[in-house]
Amino acid sequence: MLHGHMSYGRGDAHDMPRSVQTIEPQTPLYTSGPQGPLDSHPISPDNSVLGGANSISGSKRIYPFPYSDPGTPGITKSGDFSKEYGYGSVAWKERVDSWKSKQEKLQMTTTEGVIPSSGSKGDSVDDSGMDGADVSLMDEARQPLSRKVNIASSLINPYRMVIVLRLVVLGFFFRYRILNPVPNAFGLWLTSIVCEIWFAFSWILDQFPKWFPINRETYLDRLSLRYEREGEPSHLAAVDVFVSTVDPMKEPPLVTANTVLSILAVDYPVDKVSCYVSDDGAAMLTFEALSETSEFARKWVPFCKNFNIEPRAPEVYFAQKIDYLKDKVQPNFVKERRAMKREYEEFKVRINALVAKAQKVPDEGWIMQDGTPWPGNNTRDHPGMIQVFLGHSGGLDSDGNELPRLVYVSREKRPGFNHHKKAGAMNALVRVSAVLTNAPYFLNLDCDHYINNSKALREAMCFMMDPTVGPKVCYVQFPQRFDGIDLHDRYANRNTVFFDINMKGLDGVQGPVYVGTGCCFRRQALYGYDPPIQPKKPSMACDCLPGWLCGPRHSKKKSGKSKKTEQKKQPPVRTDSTVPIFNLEDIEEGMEGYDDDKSLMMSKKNFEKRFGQSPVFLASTLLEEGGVPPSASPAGLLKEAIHVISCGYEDKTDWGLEIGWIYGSVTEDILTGFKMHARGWRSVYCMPRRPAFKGSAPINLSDRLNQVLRWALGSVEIFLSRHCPLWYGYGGRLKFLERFAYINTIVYPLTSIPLLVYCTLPAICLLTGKFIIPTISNIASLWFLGLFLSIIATGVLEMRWSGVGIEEWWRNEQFWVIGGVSAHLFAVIQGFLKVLAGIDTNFTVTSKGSDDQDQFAELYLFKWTSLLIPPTTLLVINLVGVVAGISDAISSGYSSWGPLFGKLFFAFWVIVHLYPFLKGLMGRQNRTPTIVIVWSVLLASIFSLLWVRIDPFLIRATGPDQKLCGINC
Ligand SMILES: O=c1ccn([C@@H]2O[C@H](COP(=O)(O)OP(=O)(O)O[C@H]3O[C@H](CO)[C@@H](O)[C@H](O)[C@H]3O)[C@@H](O)[C@H]2O)c(=O)[nH]1
Ligand SMILES: [Mn+2]
Repeated sequence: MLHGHMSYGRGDAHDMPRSVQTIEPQTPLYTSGPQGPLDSHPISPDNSVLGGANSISGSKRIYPFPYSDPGTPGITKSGDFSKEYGYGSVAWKERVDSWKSKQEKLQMTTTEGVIPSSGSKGDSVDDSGMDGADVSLMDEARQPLSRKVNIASSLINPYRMVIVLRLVVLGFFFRYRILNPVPNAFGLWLTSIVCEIWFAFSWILDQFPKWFPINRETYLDRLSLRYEREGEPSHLAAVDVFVSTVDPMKEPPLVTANTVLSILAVDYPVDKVSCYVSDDGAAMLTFEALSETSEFARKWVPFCKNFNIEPRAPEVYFAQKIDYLKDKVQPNFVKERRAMKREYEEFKVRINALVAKAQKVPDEGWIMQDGTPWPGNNTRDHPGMIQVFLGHSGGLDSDGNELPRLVYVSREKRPGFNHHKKAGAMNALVRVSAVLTNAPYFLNLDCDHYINNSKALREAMCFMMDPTVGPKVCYVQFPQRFDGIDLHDRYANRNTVFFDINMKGLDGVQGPVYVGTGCCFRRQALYGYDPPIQPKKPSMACDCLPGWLCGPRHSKKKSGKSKKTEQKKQPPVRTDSTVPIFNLEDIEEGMEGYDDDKSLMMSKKNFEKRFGQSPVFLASTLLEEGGVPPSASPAGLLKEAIHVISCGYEDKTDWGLEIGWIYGSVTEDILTGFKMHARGWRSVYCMPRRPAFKGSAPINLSDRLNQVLRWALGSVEIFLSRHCPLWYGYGGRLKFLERFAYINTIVYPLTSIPLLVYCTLPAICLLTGKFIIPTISNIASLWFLGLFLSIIATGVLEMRWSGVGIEEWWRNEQFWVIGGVSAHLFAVIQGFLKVLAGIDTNFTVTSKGSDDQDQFAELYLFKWTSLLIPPTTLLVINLVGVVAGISDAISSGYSSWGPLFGKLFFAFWVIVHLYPFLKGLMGRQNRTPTIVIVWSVLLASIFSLLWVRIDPFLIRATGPDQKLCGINC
């Protein structure tokens, strides 16, 4: 979008004055991209952006510049620069004028009954220059870009009926259970009932948000008809893609490189795509690998586009074991592919060499190619670094076409600042991208999640750029799909029950939760604005207005209140989420009184309090169609970009509290999405047939448990925060069932406590000879049977409408128990410790293996972690219980087999659920670290002995010497 021939506006050039819309031809934003290998361009300190514009355009590339501010460290005043086009400048007034005139124009068009155009998209289709032949195409282009596909009623209605039935049976079941205590094991009975009530409650939380599942269908051809007309520049909206990476040892550069390559080769106009890589590890390895990647992209991208290959991540593409000649017709394909494969292998060797070199840090720290020390040598104390590769004037690809921009960003790190992990990194990217490219949408990807479907961005735009659906949508979430998972998915890494059942259900309510990756956002939604309120009468002409500007206008009367609510300094236990935290008046104030300096100052102050003190950034937030002002000088922009990633930038602002990625949880994703839903936004779940993105998952037991531990810990953090969905955002626009789902995602770790207790009960019963249920009557056994059957039936019907297979479903059940009694339990403990003792939680990144030799060696990898203790103990005591129970029955004759059966059934239930865990414990060579065995046997035997001796559940009325021992007596 920074290219000369492109105009920013969609449609008429006089929609907005040139100063805002049209980018001056040949404006060089950056002169970037090495023309040759890294060492051919010695770095001189003068290349730093502080050297001024000349030094930038003069040098062949911009090197990461340790930004040393001549004035006050931390906050930088941009001086003259802000006068150029910042807040309060002449350009500012122009922008405000243009905004006003555009608004009037839009209002006119709608009242005249011309096509209501898309919310934030100014105009979607304009009629100028259309002749008769185009009319039918136009009709097609006016069709919606997507469609809701309801699940067939023959599939969904039986499902709903069974749910109701299950609820009824559950009622009777509890009636029976409560009215029939077990006299000689009252404690056991009570404990079990309490657990069962909790399970029922958590089932309800999980079940009801799945009441209205939907599918969606997109029409990419209509999107193209509407926004990409023959002979005209594309009118698709620009998208900034964010990639986060932190540790090149756990997240190999080759993995990140593949992700970046898939982004650069995406099927989207090159000038509308920019890729920002956040390096939280400040690793020179990542930087150099990215530099190599940008060079390789010059050959890779044209290859992908010429031959239309999928996926566009080379590692996966070349590893595919399918007929790669299928539907390929160009005669030179085979030759080119062979050449490309060779090129990729050479690229891989270069990356491997970089990795090998990076294994040992030299004593003097890393030195860049030009001999200057790498600014990130101290990863916890280093300046912000930005490097732009490729893009406009960054050199062309091997076919002579431009490439999308690629930007390396490593935010400043200083001791004594809370960097807020991934959330902090993403907020830094939000600001850098606002300053440099300011696309109205951005896509967030983890470094291992490559684009698997090159049309992914278009899929997202089918929702975002749809005039009716779009304006209300804060993000489009895609399901996470994975490569390299073991055949039977032992630890339920695929998570299909969540991605294919729960998320589809939520899509029918208010939209899927945000899961951290594979999600395309509307920039304005993350800036904390409210969604547009749909007018009751069409004459309100509000559809055409940019959504975020519309919302506040309708809630004008509340705005006085909002100014108080938004003061987050007072504990906002009950924040009224309907109240926009910003409203139009702030902007209007600035407009109406722009001759009145005072009111301008006022609104500027308010704005700065929210977004921080960057005039360029503030100005960018007002360009709801994105883009950067044409007057901006590249040097100034880069300087400002460095400013917005400085440590102190977020001090006393709303970043992480009300805007951007929200801080306070290691599952920043859930919290961030929740915040937007609470404001009334809706999200959309998009599942193209060819998965849009694919990533990797930890397939060995210990890593998987640690990942689940982090997720559960994040939930507990939210539970204990002011954003707890149990109390946050009432009276707002958060739908009831959506809240249910959010409550479910934050209370599930608590289920670990009743689960752990419940799983020990069968063992206790077997060892003591007691049972949680009294001798059962025929009627009563009906309730048990009924409950059991209705559980099975809901499962079966759920699998039928969702297409999830039985194995996946069963793995999910098993892992629910395994994770429940280990990771979730630890998460609850750690979470409460954090609150009570102030022990901070950390983000343990999962390693993304890149070695293709023996994938499944990983599965059998065993790493000791204390998470293994509780499930192992449970397994052992239940196994001991089974043995004890059977031997007891053998010695006491036939009559005891009847009651034993029930107990054995429960013990069996525990053991089969923990079976994958047992397998993982055994490893490949059946070698389990002795420590686990020792601990578990110890705990299990102490435990069994204790229960047998003390037997607290026994009512002692029958005499003290009776039943001292449950085993073999
Ligand atoms: O300080 C940090 C820590 C992590 N990350 C990045 O966060 C991402 C997620 O890390 P990963 O270890 O792969 O976690 P997963 O459990 O696989 O990730 C899921 O869950 C996380 C929340 O716990 C989300 O942040 C992720 O987006 C989501 O894919 C990676 O790209 C990291 O580079 C950072 O940028 N900075
Ligand atoms: Mn991951």
